[in-house]
Formats: sequence, structure tokens, C-alpha cells
Amino acid sequence: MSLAEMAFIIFAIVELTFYKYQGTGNDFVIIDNRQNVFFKNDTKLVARLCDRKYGIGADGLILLENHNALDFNMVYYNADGNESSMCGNGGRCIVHFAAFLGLINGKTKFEAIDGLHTAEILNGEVSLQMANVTEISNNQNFSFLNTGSPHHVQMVTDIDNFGVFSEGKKIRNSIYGNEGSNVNFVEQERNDVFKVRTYERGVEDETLSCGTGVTAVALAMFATGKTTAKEVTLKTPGGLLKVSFNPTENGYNNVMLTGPATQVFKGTITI
Ligand SMILES: N[C@H](CCC[C@H](N)C(=O)O)C(=O)O
Repeated sequence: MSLAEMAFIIFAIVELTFYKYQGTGNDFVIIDNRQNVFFKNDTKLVARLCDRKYGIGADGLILLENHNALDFNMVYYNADGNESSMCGNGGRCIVHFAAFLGLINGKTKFEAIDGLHTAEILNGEVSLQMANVTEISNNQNFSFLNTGSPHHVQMVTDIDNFGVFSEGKKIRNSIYGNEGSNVNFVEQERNDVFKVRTYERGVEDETLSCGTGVTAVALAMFATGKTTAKEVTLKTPGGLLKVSFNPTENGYNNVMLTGPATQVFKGTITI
């Protein structure tokens, strides 16, 4: 290893450069890890970086890494420090970050834990193709499906005053075993407009929005006949997201999650 490479590694160990992003209020620490210097197995470090008092503060941490065939690889960690399943809002933010790095030019194909994703940056928003969904289990008062992450979807009234944290925590820890689930509460405003609030697994709190969550809500609302629209607007506390999809004989494909993604600031932190 050359002196320069050693110096780089030492520098990277001492001072970490990161980019703070938010996508409709779901916020992330994003790190360019193409040099593979981040301590990927250090759960405590990831949790500290996401800590809103002792660290940078975020709902999750995302690594952008090299990929041998696609534009990049995405690795996602929840705020609890554990690597997790797919993050839709994080996926939209890493696409914005890849364009910022000059890695892509408007369109991209990348890999994440749930497989290949395509995405496009249009009119300042990021449109991310989500995984196809083949199974939705509809029970009496809730649906359960996996849109890259597991989601419980339940309709409520007066959502603005609903106890998302208390009810969400109960559901997350009760019927879903060790794996748990994210929990989405939804109230219909119009045929193609829904208000959504989400208790997120691995953040263990309500987040201002959840990308795989609103995607689950859109599909569950169509599957249970609450809407006939194949493009719906989801109003979250963090902002508006759109989900469009194509129903097929065995589920849903061409599932697109569209919304804004913003780089809030760049920073360095000593680790
Ligand atoms: N907390 C989720 C992953 C992040 C999902 C969310 N931030 C999104 O935008 O999809 C889980 O552990 O299943």
C-alpha cells in the first residue's frame, strides 16, 4: 500500500465526510463509500451517527458503493444501527446523490438489498421503480405486504390526532414476531388522495414519511377497492409523494415512487 493510500485510510478513519439528505422529511446520512473505508459492521457507530443528540441525526444511514455492472450499490441501515431492508425515500435520495457526484446523468440502474432498481430525475423530483409486489394479505381491518420492506396498513379516522407512536409500537411488536414490521395508518381524502402516518421499524418512532410505506398504502388501497386510481397521491407529514402502478394477474409491476429529494448539507465528523 502506498504512503498516500495509507494516509488516505488514516484520514478516512479520523475524519468522515458525509452528506445529509431528506426526502419528504425522512432523513439520512449518506456516505460515498466507493473507497470502501466505512466500518460497515460497526452497529454502534452507525447508531451514533444517526443519534439526534450525540451524532449527526437521521432516520437512517446509506452507503453508496461501487457495483461491477450497474451505476452503484446501495446499502441501508436503520437508525438503530442495523442493516435493513429497502428504503424508498433513501433510494430517491441516493439517486440525487449519484447525480450530484456526476456518476449518472438523469437516469440510473442500481442495486439494493431487494434487487435492481431503475430511477429517473425529472423536474427536480426523483422517480424510483420499486420492487414488484405479488402478495397482499388483506385481513378484516388491515393489510400486510412487502414493498422492499414489510408494511402493515390500517385505515383510521381523524388521522391527525391518532396515536401513531403508541398504536404503531404495539402493532410492530405484537403480531409480527422478531422481524417486526413498519406500521402505516391511513385516512382517505378523495378517490386518489390519502393521508398517511408511519411508525417505522428500526427507527422505533414515527417518521415524517416512509417511501416503501406509502407504496404499500397505495397498493393496499387499490387491492381493497378503496380506490380505482392507478396513480395516487399520499399526503405525509413530511410532504407529498406519488405512487403509480400496473395491476397484473399476479400482483403489481411498474411500481413507481415519485417525490422530492434534497441535499441539506455536507459535513465531516471525527469517528
Ligand atoms: N425502516 C424500514 C426501512 C426504511 C423504510 C423507509 N425509510 C422508506 O422510505 O422506505 C424497515 O426497517 O423496514
